[in-house]
Amino acid sequence: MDVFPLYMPGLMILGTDTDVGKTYISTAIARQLMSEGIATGAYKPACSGSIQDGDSGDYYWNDIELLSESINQTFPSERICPQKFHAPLAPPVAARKEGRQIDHDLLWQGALWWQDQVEFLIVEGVGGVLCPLTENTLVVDFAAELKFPVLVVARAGLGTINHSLLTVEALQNRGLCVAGIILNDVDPELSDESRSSNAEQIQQWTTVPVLSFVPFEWQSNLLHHQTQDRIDWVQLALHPSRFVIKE
Ligand SMILES: Nc1ncnc2c1ncn2[C@@H]1O[C@H](COP(=O)(O)OP(=O)(O)OP(=O)(O)O)[C@@H](O)[C@H]1O
Ligand SMILES: C[C@H](N)[C@H](N)CCCCCC(=O)O
Ligand SMILES: [Mg+2]
Repeated sequence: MDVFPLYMPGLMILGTDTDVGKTYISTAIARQLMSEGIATGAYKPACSGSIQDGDSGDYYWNDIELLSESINQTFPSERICPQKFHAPLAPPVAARKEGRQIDHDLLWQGALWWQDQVEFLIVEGVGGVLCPLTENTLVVDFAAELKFPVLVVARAGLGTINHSLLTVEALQNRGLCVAGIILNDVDPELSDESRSSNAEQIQQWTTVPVLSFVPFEWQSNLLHHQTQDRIDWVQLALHPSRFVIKE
């Protein structure tokens, strides 16, 4: 299948790991864009790990619910994520447990559908950047097909310098444009004194900007780490190089 990048602006939200806050950050960005009057779509190529509702017995996927809410539930959940699986495992492994396989073409077609629907598309990855997405491709391979600038979400705290730099290197090695790193204070239990120097330390080793430090339970627009200004996501997606830290 020929693959062409979408002709619309967007950001790919990737993580240094699972549970680092990709959905939390994706939904914060989507809410900001919607409040700025920008018709925004949200897409997750595949989602694994369902939750069963105690009353109805129905299954739901938290990421899909949250992404949908963030864009005011304007689109059917199948458009937000066309491929979902029950087991909390990497998608191809979860699919196999159900006797299914990830449909590689549908990953791309699901993204393509958004093109005429919205002005800006947020795409959330799955797990970390080297998480398997199909039987023979990784999340980073899908990101390389999509060619959206990437935002890396990293857990604030000890270990994040290494995780952030590894992730940036893996993305850049595949020719991807990394627009920024978001440090997310995902869990106060993990709080340690490194958090106050994480941004500065990461910045010593990469020209990719640490765009924001997101405090625990932060509910508002993400603020620029240094200026405390609100971040212009459309400008970042269109001109990521303007945000790069000059050496
Ligand atoms: N800044 C924050 N403050 C408080 N809770 C947070 C914050 N960021 C994330 N969380 C919580 O941490 C958990 C993991 O976040 P989230 O689901 O966004 O991770 P993820 O990277 O999208 O995971 P997955 O790989 O499953 O998609 C969620 O319960 C979320 O509500
Ligand atoms: C279930 C979880 N929340 C995600 N949806 C899937 C994360 C898969 C990670 C696989 C891995 O890198 O080991
Ligand atoms: Mg998520």
